[in-house]
Amino acid sequence: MASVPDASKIGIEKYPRKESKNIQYGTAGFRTRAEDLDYVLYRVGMLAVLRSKSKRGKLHDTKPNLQQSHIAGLFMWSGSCCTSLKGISSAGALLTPTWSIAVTFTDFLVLESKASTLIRPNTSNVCISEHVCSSKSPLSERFPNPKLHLLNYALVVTLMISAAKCELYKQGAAIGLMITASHNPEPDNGVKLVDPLGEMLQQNWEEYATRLANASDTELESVLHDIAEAESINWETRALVVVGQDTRPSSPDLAQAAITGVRVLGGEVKDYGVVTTPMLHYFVACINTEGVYGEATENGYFKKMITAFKKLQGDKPDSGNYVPSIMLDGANGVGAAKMNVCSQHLGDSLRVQLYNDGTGTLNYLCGADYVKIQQCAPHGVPKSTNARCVSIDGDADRIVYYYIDANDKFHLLDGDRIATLIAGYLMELVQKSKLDLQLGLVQTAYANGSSTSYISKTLKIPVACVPTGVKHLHQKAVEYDIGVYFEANGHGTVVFSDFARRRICSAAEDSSLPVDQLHAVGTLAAVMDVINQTVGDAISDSLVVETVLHARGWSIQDWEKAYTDLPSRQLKVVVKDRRVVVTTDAERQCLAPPGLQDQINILVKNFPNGRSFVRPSGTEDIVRVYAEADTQSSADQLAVHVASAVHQLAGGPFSTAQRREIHTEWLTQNDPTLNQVVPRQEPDDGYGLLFSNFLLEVAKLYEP
Ligand SMILES: CC(=O)N[C@H]1[C@@H](OP(=O)(O)O)O[C@H](CO)[C@@H](O)[C@@H]1O
Repeated sequence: MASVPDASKIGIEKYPRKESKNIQYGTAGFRTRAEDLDYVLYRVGMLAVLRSKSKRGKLHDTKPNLQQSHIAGLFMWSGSCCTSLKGISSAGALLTPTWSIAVTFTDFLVLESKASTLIRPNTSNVCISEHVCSSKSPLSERFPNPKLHLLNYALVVTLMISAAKCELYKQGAAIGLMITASHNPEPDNGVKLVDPLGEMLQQNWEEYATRLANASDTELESVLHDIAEAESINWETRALVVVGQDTRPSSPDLAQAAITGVRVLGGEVKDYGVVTTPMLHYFVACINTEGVYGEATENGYFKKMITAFKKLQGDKPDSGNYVPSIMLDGANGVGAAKMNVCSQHLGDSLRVQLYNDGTGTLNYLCGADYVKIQQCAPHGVPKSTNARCVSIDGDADRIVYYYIDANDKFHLLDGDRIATLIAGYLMELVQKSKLDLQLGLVQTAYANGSSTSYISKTLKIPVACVPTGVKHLHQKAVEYDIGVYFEANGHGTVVFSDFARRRICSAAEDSSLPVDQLHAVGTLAAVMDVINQTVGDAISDSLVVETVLHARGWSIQDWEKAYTDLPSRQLKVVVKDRRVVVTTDAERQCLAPPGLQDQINILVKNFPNGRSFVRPSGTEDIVRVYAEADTQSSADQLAVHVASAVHQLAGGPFSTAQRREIHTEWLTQNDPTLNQVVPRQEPDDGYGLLFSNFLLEVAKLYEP
């Protein structure tokens, strides 16, 4: 039985709160320096238990796009002293775990009901198909011909169902707990919770997480009680927390803190060890659907997507300009290790040359975030002209492609490109399949303007813009029958509604359809299995991209021809309090501080195709600036001017003396005659790209 006072006592003894500074559960959970996190992990472990207890362990009626499983029959058998019934699934297999009911001579007494199964019994889909064994049982003596006593059997069924339901309500849903700081530097770490179907944590629970993490040691007990009361937690409900961690050196100790937190509140732990973030999301969905979404093992994860991938490749991995070979930058993270396993399964269907395989420093000068923000190739990957290169991030939930042309020019194919490639392909399949399914694409304000016009004007696919953060994209995407969503940084996936899934699967079995149509629905069905619908997944996304390129016979250069990106620049600005920046219209307009949006509007007019917006980051203590324009130089200048406006109007903390110092640094680092931003690696002082990009340019503006 859970004991909140014990939990609080252990917390004070083993995991006392260290940080006086408050932390916030942001777009990707908690993230900060690893040494400040153990008490947070302990508390998040406890929160995961409450979350599990708050969710009933039956999910088929809450997740429309996952298959519904049901009992198709009941199997009755007789032993020497009792007769039992077992559920039979629609596939004809005995259900595991099974509900067993022993029936005694005198009455129908439920002796055992193991309904830890998440399958929802429903009298309308239960039918009795009894089988009485030859050995004599008290029941068969009393009712020699069971068929004559259907009423009695109906009673057994009713008892069994109610017992099962009773048990069912005692089982909470599995909740995921992932320890990672994704693309952050190696000394950082973080944690996020995963909701029952692999989706991001529900909003009000993010607030609980923040409150719990920031409670003083003495407040811990009352905060836990408050959450339990607000969510009407039944302490009898069994909780299951599924734990995963990335390869950071700090992760094992933090995992231990989280596991202690789970156990202290009486939760069960399923520890998957080192896994990618998307794998953990997938496992959670598999467990909560009792395997309907897939098998909750690493092998099951790879088997599902690679079997479908190979089916789509057919027996010819080469196709037109497409060559089944990629160079992969694994960011020295968990994705590298898992991609290694994946490539063994893939064999010749896709040859993967792995770099930044984990022997170097995590995310250092490599990985999807570095490549996207710095707009250059990662270190550690040899230059190979026109080769198709892939960069994933530290926990393998983001992916970008790139290549270097014969003139040594770097070309980036980011999340916008991946989204348009996949959406265009799916749209074509939907049209060929003649299924009446609505497809939509979801982006954020960071999407390149060219991609948005290509989607709406050329592909003619509806496109929506939502605030930054995968949960916003996912929420919008599920409004479509097929929703494709990607952040420009390469985090995204595709979700199929239950309606779409059922239409596709039933059409795929309809042999009366014309060959072309049947081929299109069969392809759609296989593509669904390559996709990890729970969350953006670099490994799964790479296989989807490869599938489309193979189907089209395209090289990476062919893919790039679809449209031309507008040059863009992202900068970070440190201000005293980033919350002074308030935005609206999916973060594209700034409401506060007063005058900032007016300044942006004036600045943007000076640059052809200019667009710029600012927003407070959800993961770092900074304000982000985005700018795009017709040339790289214009985009850089616009970004710097807007960043300068943010610095002035939103409380940039630097004095004239500091700016002078920075200016001197800038002069020593850059050729002042060049009107361009020279990216440098993040220094250790925590200001990150601020120094490498923005402040050096601002210093130039403030020249003494
Ligand atoms: C511009 C940018 O890339 N922002 C990222 C970043 O969020 P911020 O709120 O911008 O710090 O981290 C998020 C979590 O990984 C990701 O969802 C988002 O896209």
